[in-house]
Formats: sequence, structure tokens, C-alpha cells
Amino acid sequence: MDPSDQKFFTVIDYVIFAVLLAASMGIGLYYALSGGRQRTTQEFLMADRSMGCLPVSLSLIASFQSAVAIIGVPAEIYTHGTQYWFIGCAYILGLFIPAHIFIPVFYRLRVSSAYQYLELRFSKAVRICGTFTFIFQMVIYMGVCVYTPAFALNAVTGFELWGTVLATGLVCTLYTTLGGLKAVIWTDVFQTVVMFAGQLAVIVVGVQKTGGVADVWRKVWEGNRISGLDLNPDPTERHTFWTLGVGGVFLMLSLYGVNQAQVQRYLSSRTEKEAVRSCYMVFPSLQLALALSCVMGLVMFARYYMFIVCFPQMVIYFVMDMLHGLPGLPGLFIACLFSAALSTISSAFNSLATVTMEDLIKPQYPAMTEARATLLSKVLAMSYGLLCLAMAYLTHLMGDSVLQVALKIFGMVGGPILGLFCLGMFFPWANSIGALVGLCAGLVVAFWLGIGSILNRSTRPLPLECGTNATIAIQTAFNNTTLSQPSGLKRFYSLSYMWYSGFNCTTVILIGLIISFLTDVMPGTLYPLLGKLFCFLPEHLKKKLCCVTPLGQTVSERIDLIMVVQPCNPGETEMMF
Ligand SMILES: O=C(O)CCCC[C@@H]1SC[C@@H]2NC(=O)N[C@@H]21
Ligand code: NA
Repeated sequence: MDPSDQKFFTVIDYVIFAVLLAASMGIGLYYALSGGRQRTTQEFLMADRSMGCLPVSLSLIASFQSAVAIIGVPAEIYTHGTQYWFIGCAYILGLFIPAHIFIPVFYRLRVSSAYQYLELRFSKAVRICGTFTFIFQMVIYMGVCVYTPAFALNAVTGFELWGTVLATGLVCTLYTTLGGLKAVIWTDVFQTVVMFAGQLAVIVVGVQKTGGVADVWRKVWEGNRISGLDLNPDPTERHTFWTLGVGGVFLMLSLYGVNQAQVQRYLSSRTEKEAVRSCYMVFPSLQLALALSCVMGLVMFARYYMFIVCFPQMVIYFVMDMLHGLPGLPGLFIACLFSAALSTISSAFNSLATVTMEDLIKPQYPAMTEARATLLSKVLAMSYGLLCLAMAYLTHLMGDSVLQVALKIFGMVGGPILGLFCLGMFFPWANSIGALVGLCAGLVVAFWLGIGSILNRSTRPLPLECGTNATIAIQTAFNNTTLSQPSGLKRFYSLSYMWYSGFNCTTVILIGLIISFLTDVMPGTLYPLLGKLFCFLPEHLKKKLCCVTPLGQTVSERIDLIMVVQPCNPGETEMMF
């Protein structure tokens, strides 16, 4: 079937896609014109802290379940088998720890941004560095999320690429700017339903067209696509139970524990209990989302296993092969793809606008009126929307498999941020110099590792999903040849990307503790060194930077100052761990 001349879409398909965009716009307009009409930042950025656990839980899933997962996971399963499915084991601790450790801390501090915690615990400098790191991570991730569906569609169906990117970006920017967090959460709910429906449709039709469940199972079994429990402890093995089930926990904590997009949803819950319940409710839906995308990959394998060829847009090709001729279903899948993208991008816009407002602008202009602050938040959401379109173009140049790109970004940038928060929450003697140096060192090591791994990619042919036309036969032949085990630095570069979050988080904590120890226990040590290090800075800046921690304080005094939080119930001051 030559994609170019196939008439994939009937009128009804375009109608369904248009209805999705219109419904999202409608929800945005509804929240722009109802309630407090988005006149305060409390409503625009925090949804008046009035949300129930059901919409919050569906919105939590939608935020980090984009077209990357919908396209990338089936391609992963088709190429490497179901080993990736073990990431589901990471969801247990990956949601339990946020529910019982991170949510209570953020909720009881009544912050709007997770990074306010960093100023309370450390210093303003740490908060600002954390905020910029988060912005960097989400802007790149947004670019991948906008680009993926448009590029995949264009390649298979000739669907207009940049027109789609523009339509997606503008619709998303509009309803996020008009309706604030309430609109983002309720569009996420609607888009998550569309996402599941679209994947389900492809699976049902795919199984039916591939000869039924028994036939599909036989083919995937013969094609040894059902991976066993791989307990290989080698950290350079790309996907094993350890890299996915344990390394994946750090990935989940960096997203569902400390990522502003998720923290903001916890904080928009009407009570702390609702927030914890929403975190629990994420578990079954996330497992369902993972199962749907993995099963879609298996059905795709059963369908094409005798052809053994692969190219980047294999998944869209498979979907169109299954659904064309069934009016409305191709449109449903396009709606599913763009629902996945829109729900992630709108969460990113809104969280970026929130941290820019709360962490970077408001502290500089405390006297700013509520009306002006809300207007500025809307302008920020709009500007991030336009920035994201630019990032989409950058993704065009990346070329790696989109799932791997997204997970590497989370590992390289989300890992250090997770380390920063862990340093603050679990190590009372960590100080702000330690936090600052730890974060910077963690990011440097993370990018050294990430870029090094790309430059030193092993001579083995790229895995199938990276778009080479290698057939599985050639791939198997190469896999069997035992390439000389890399040693030293090459071994460091071949660390599985699923360990990036855990590795970078640990780096930040270790370096943070060492520097804290040096600067606190022996205050005279690092201070003059820092002074010399920043000798090029003007005196006032040097003073400000080098004594980000009032060194005179003892560690215990600092703990008393920070670890006592505002009472949850009047009259009661809770000590935090
Ligand atoms: O889908 C994306 O946009 C990013 C890839 C998935 C991100 C992680 S993987 C573990 C967790 N489960 C999800 O569905 N999303 C996050
Ligand atoms: Na999404």
C-alpha cells in the first residue's frame, strides 16, 4: 500500500479531528467565562485549589503520556519484545513515595510552586537554579511532544506537517491561556478518554484482522517477542528488570514526585487526602495505558512478522493499514494522537507559566497587582506556546527514537532536580552551597554522560526502531556476535539510559553532602576557595553568591528554622521528618 496515493481520510475523519480541537477550545472558553473568570492567579494557576481526585488523577496521567508513548512504546515492543513492560513495576514505588513523602511536604507548605520549597529549605539561589533547570527540561520535552505526532502523520499520510504543528500549538496555547489550570485539567480528562479509545480501536481491529487472539499470541510467541524476567545485573544492558523496575522508580519520582506539572495538580486538590487519593488512582490507569501501548506493539508484530522490516513511522503505517476503509476510525486515532500531545503540552505550558510567575517574577515585583499578575501569566503561557513551536523544529534534527529522546531528557535533567529535592528533604545537614554545587555538578555529569553516549554509540547497528532498514535477521546476527565489552570511559557511556535518573540523582546528593560537610563542619574551607573561583565577579555579587548560606549559623539552628512548617491545624505546629 503506497501511502502517497491512499485516500486515508474520509470527511468523517476530519470531522472527528476537528471536533477534538473544538471540544478542547470549548472547555477552555467555558472556564475563561465561568467561575471567577480566571481573574486571579489562584484560579488561573491553582484552579482555586478546588479539584477532586478523579479529574486530578486523569490529568496526572495525561501530563506524561504523550504521542511519544503512543508511537514509541509499540515500536519498542515490536523491535525488542515486551521487556519494556516491566517499567510497570516501577509504578508501585514510583507513586507510593510521592503520595506519602512528596505530597505531604508540598501540600503542608501551601506553596504554588515546588521550587518555593527550595528557598525555604536552602536559599533563593537554589530556588532560581531549580526553576531554570525545570524550564529547560520542559521546553525541550514540549518540542518533542508537538513534533512527534505531526511528523509521524506527515510521513505516512502526507498530513500537512507544519500546518498541523501550528494548529496543535495554537489551539493548545489558546485554551491554556484562556482557561488556566481548570481548563487544562478538564481537557486532560477528555483527552485521556479519547487516547484510550483510539488505542483500543486499533487493538480490536488489529487482532480481528490478524486472525484473532490465538493467532496473534502464537505469532508473537514464535517471534519470541514475549520477554522473560531478565535479571542481568549489568547496568549497561539497555532494558532489564533492574534498569526498568528499579531505574524506572527514579524516573517516576522525578516526574510524579517533584515535577512542577504534577506537583501543581496535587496542590490544586481541595484537600491533602484528595491529592494522595489522586496519586493512588493514577496507578491502575497508568498500568492500563502501558498495557494498551504494549499490546498494540504485539499486534503490530503479529501483523508484519513475516515482513521483518521496520522504519520510524511503522506504528502510524500499521494503524492506517488497520483502520483505512473504516470511516471514522482513522480520525479517532488522529484525535487520540493529538489528545496525547495536547494534554502534555498544555500541562507543560501551564506549569512553565506558573514557575516563571511564582519563582522568577513575583519575588522581584511583590507589589504587582493581582490583575497584572494574571495578565502576565497569560502572556507567559502564550510565549511558551510559541517557544514550543520553535523547539518542535529542533526535534526534527534530533533523529533518535522519540521514546528514547524523551526518557533521556527526563534522566539528564529530571534526575538532578530529583536529587536536589531529596537532598533537601532527607538530609537535614545539607546546606545551600552544597545544593547549588551538587545541582551544577549533577547537570554537568548528566550532560557529559548523555552526550558521550550519543557520540560513542556502539558499532552495533542501530536498534530497528531507530529507522535503519536492517532486517531482524541481520540484527540477530549482530546481536549474536559478542562485541568486545567496552571498558573504562566507554563502559560509562554505555550505561543504560534507564539508569540516568537514578545515577544523576545520586550524583547530586553525594556531591551536595560532601560540599555541605566541607562548608559547614569546616566553614573556613570552601569559602575563600569560592571567593577566588568567582574573583572575576564584582564584590557585591561575590558576597551575595559566596555567602548564600549565613555560615555563622550552626546546622541545628538552620534545621529548626526550616523544618518547622506552618501549622496545618491552627495552634498545632508539626515537625517534619
Ligand atoms: O509519553 C511521553 O511523553 C514520555 C514517555 C513516557 C514518560 C514516562 S515513562 C513512565 C511513565 N509512564 C508514562 O505513561 N509516562 C511516564
Ligand atoms: Na498527554
